[in-house]
Amino acid sequence: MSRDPVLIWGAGAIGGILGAYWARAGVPVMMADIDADHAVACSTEGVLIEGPVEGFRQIVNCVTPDAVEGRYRCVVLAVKAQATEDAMRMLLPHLAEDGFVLSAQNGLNERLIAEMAGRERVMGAFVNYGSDWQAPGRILFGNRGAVVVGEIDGAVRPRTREMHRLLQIFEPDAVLTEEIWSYLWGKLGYGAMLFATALTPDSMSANFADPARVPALIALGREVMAVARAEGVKPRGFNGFDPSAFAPGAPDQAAWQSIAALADFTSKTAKTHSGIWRDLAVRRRRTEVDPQIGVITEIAASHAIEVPLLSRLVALIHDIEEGRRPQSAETFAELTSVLSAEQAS
Ligand SMILES: NC(=O)C1=CN([C@@H]2O[C@H](COP(=O)(O)OP(=O)(O)OC[C@H]3O[C@@H](n4cnc5c(N)ncnc54)[C@H](OP(=O)(O)O)[C@@H]3O)[C@@H](O)[C@H]2O)C=CC1
Ligand SMILES: CC(C)(CO)C(=O)C(=O)O
Repeated sequence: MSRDPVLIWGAGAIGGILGAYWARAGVPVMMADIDADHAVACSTEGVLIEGPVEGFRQIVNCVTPDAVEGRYRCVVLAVKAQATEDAMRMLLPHLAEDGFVLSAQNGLNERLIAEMAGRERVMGAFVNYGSDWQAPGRILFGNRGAVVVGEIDGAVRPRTREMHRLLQIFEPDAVLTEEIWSYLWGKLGYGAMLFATALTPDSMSANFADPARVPALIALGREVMAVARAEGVKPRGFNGFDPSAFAPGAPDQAAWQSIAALADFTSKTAKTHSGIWRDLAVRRRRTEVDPQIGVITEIAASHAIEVPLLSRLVALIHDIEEGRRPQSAETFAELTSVLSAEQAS
């Protein structure tokens, strides 16, 4: 195991948990976060991990980005997707020439990181554990979930194995893959559904369990899988999400079964609502909808694929962000009405 220090950029729900587990295991960790109160709390009182998975407090060095010193070989990026560009600009001076940035994010951020740092200086990861930043120094660990790491070119290098071993400290079942894009696109399919659940005040599980909402959730899964296929990617499944159930020609029954499995998976977490819901209802800030879902609509357009539900979903999330609509069953029904209009035509 390499004992090179790890720099975690973004010490919130995802980064803060990794930092706490690694620091507790004796891995040298430095974290950088723009929330100065959070940085002070992590370094002094420690990060408090709460919830059903495990509870502990761990001091982890954390500073604001302007106070980061030196260069690191291993940087884990864990900011929301829309902060990726800013964060990359801040962290690049601290990335060693032979170093890499591992994206522990939702979306296709690896593409932007590769543009900014060089293709050989990015590593992909897919994370599906559930956590919420609650207050400076306090993070809820709601549930375990899939953790996967892999190079964007599919190769397995010594550094890939090193990161896999590091991730196993946190998640013993962490997977090393040659197909990281397959997992990232799988998460985009599930992610589109999670955005739809955030149109309402209800929990993820209640949304997945509502038969009136299932057809729209299935249609979103199908749209994303069609775009992935056009990109030449065969998405991989995880934690109840079965991409083959949303593939062209797959029977409705398979899709309903996968949605039922997602209702079950999301019913067993202390993180009842998605990060998207939390951004809208609790943090009152913009979501990752443009870099995560908007980007799929752009890729779809480049293949001349129509994605009416994804496009409407982006617009509805913007409506909520800008105060034009509430999170409500009626807002979700707007999404379903696109499907009804399609079926009528
Ligand atoms: N939370 C979860 O359960 C899961 C999240 N993900 C994904 O992981 C990624 C990270 O999400 P999550 O951890 O939930 O987000 P959080 O908002 O909890 O954490 C991100 C942290 O980064 C800080 N930050 C923002 N901009 C910068 C910057 N330029 N430099 C340094 N720090 C910065 C944020 O501060 P501030 O809040 O003040 O902006 C925040 O403290 C997202 O892509 C998300 O979709 C994936 C699976 C599960
Ligand atoms: C729901 C979760 C944790 C995936 O399981 C997620 O990715 C989110 O909150 O956006």
